[in-house]
Amino acid sequence: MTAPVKKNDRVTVYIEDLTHDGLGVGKVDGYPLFIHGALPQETAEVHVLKTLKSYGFAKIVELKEPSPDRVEAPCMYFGKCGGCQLQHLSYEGQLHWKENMVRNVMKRIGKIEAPVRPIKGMEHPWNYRNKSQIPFAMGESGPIAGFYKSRTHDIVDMERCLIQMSEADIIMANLKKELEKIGIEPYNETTHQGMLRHVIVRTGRATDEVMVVLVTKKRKFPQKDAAVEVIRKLIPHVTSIVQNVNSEKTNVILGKETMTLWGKETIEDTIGDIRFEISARSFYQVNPVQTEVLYNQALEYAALTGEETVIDAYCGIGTISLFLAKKAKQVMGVEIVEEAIEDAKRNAELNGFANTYFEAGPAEEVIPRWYKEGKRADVLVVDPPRKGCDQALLNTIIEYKPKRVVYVSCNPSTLARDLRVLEDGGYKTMEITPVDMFPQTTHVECCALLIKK
Ligand SMILES: C[S@@+](CC[C@H](N)C(=O)[O-])C[C@H]1O[C@@H](n2cnc3c(N)ncnc32)[C@H](O)[C@@H]1O
Repeated sequence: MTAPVKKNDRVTVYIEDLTHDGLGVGKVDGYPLFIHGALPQETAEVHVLKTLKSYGFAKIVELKEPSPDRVEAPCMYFGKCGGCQLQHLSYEGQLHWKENMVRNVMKRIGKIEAPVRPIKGMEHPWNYRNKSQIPFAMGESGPIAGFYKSRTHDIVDMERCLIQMSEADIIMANLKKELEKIGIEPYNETTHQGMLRHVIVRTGRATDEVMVVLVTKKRKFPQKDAAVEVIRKLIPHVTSIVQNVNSEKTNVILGKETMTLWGKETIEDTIGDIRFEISARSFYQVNPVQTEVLYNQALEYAALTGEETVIDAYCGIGTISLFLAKKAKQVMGVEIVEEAIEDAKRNAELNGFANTYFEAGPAEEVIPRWYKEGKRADVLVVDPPRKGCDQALLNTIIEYKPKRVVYVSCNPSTLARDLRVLEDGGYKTMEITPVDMFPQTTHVECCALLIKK
C-alpha cells in the first residue's frame, strides 16, 4: 500500500479506536494514522510526523470535535511519562474501552465466542500501585528519578505519581536530593558507570509495612549505613531496607543477589483474610484492592466444594493457591522463582494451611511430571506472565483433561491465543471477566473459565 499522506501533511481525521499503547487510530483512505493524545469518537486536524508502508504517526493540531469522555489529565507529567496512557479519558470511558477491547481481541485473535462479562472497575482509581520501580540517573544539574518516557530509557524527573502509593512519592521526590550528600552516584546505562540503578518501593496496603530495595551495580556498598539512615528518616515506618546487586548490562531491573541492610527480609500484606509475606524478588500483584476482586472471581470460577485437588500454575508466593485452599481438598502450586516458593511455603504455614504443596520449577516441566507420577487435578488455575502459557503446559492440560481450567491473564492477546489452543483441544470457554487492575493505563487483567467438553 502506498501511503496517501506524507510527512508534514495536515489532514482531518475521525478517530475510530485506540491502540494498545493508547494512541488514537484515524484512517485516511483506509491507511491508519496513529495519533498521540487522540481519543475514539474525536475529529481532529492532525500533522503527519512519519509514514511507513502500512501505517503512519501524527499529532493533533486542532481538536475539531472532542470526545464526550475527554477529561483534563490530572497529572502534570501526563504525556511525558510513559506510565499512564489514558488519564485524558474519563474512568468510565476507560472501562468501556477496556471491556470492548477484550471482546474484540477474543474474536479477532482467538475466534472465541464466549461472553465477555462487564469489567470490574475500581471505586477510587488512583494511588493503587503498591510497588514502584524508580530508575535513577545523573541529570544536567544533579541526580534525577522518575519513570521512563514512552518507548525510551529517558527518565522524566518526577516528584510524584498519582497512581502510586505515598511512600514511593517520598522516595521519588527526596532520595535524589540526598544522594550527593552521602556520596552515592546514580548509574549511567550508556557508560555502565555509577552505583544506584533503581530504587523499588513496596508497600503492604493492609499492614502499612514498607520495603525499599536499592538496586546497585556493585556488591561493595560503602555508603550503605548512610543510605539506611536517609531512608529511615524519609519513611519512619519503613520495615525493610534491602540491597539487590545487578552488575549486568541489561534492562532487567533485579539481579540475583539480595542482602537485607536493615529490618526484616520480607514485608507482609493481607488479601481478604489471608496474610502474605513477600520478599524482594517475588511477584505480588500491584493493585491490592483489585487483587481481591480478581481472586474472588477465580474462586467463583473454580466452583470448589471441598473435594477437589487444584493445581495453581505460575503461583508466585501462593496467593491464589491459599485463596483456593480454603475451599479445596488440596492445592499444589508451582512457580519458577525459588524465593517465591519459599514465601509460598511460609505463607501456607503462617495461615495454618496443611493442604498445600509447593514446588519450584518451570510449570511446563513440573506439571507433566506430576501427572506422570499419578497426581490428578480437578481444577487447574494458570496465571502466566504476559507471554502466556508455554505450549508444553497447554498440551499437558489437553492430554490430562482437568474438568475446569481457570485462566488468569494480564495480556488479552496471549489469553485469546491460548484459549483457542484449549478450545481446539476439547475445552469450551464459558465466560471471561475483565478486571481493571491498572486504571489510567491501557492494561487490563482477565479471568476466564473453561470447561472440558
Ligand atoms: C502474573 S504472575 C502470577 C503470580 C501469582 N499467581 C499471583 O497472582 O501473585 C506470573 C508468575 O509466573 C512466574 N513464572 C514465569 N515463568 C514461569 C514458568 N515457566 N513456570 C512457572 N512459573 C513461571 C513468575 O515468576 C510469576 O511469579
